[in-house]
Amino acid sequence: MAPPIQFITGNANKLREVKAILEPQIEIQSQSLDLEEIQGTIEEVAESKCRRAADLVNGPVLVEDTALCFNALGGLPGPYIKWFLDKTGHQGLNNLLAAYEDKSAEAVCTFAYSPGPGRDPIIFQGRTPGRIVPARGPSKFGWDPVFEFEGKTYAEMESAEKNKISHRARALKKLQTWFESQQETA
Ligand SMILES: O=c1[nH]c(=O)c2ncn([C@@H]3O[C@H](COP(=O)(O)OP(=O)(O)OP(=O)(O)O)[C@@H](O)[C@H]3O)c2[nH]1
Ligand SMILES: [Mg+2]
Repeated sequence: MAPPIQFITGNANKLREVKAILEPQIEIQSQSLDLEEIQGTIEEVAESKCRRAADLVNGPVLVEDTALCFNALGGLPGPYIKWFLDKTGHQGLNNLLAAYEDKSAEAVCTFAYSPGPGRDPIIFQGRTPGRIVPARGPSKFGWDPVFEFEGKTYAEMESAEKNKISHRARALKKLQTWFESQQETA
């Protein structure tokens, strides 16, 4: 049996999805720490969060950072989506693309795992392509109502359906494969 993983997040929706996808194979324990999020690429943000978390926890940690990248805007808002969503809402995200024909976007989930303080984080990334649309479906989680994948917004999907194709599920598949290979060599 694999040892439990400490997942550091302040976001209950993320935690629920991570548990739904990984358990029972991998047990998830969680802590909420307010980790500074630097400016930089998606990978740099996740890596720096992970190093800080490993120092604070003084042990192995998993962190995650989510980005929503609009292709017409060269990948922005990217890792800054949280602040764009907070300040402009679902309609505002649509308005950002009003001047462009291209409404395509990519949801990007980046997990970073560190075995402990001072150890280099390992990155696992999953990407799901989609489109930004006027909000449809229940507003339970962030920008789920405005991100459409193959005709349905994330918010219109049952959680099991989203958890099969989401950016988070794709990243966790890579993480799971890596953890399994570590167990075999241990
Ligand atoms: O509709 C959504 N479907 C998703 O699947 C999803 N995953 C993340 N988010 C939102 O995108 C921003 C990422 O920012 P973020 O990665 O820094 O997260 P966070 O600050 O909430 O938590 P954490 O950093 O403590 O883990 C935050 O606004 C999250 O609510 C999502 N919204
Ligand atoms: Mg955050």
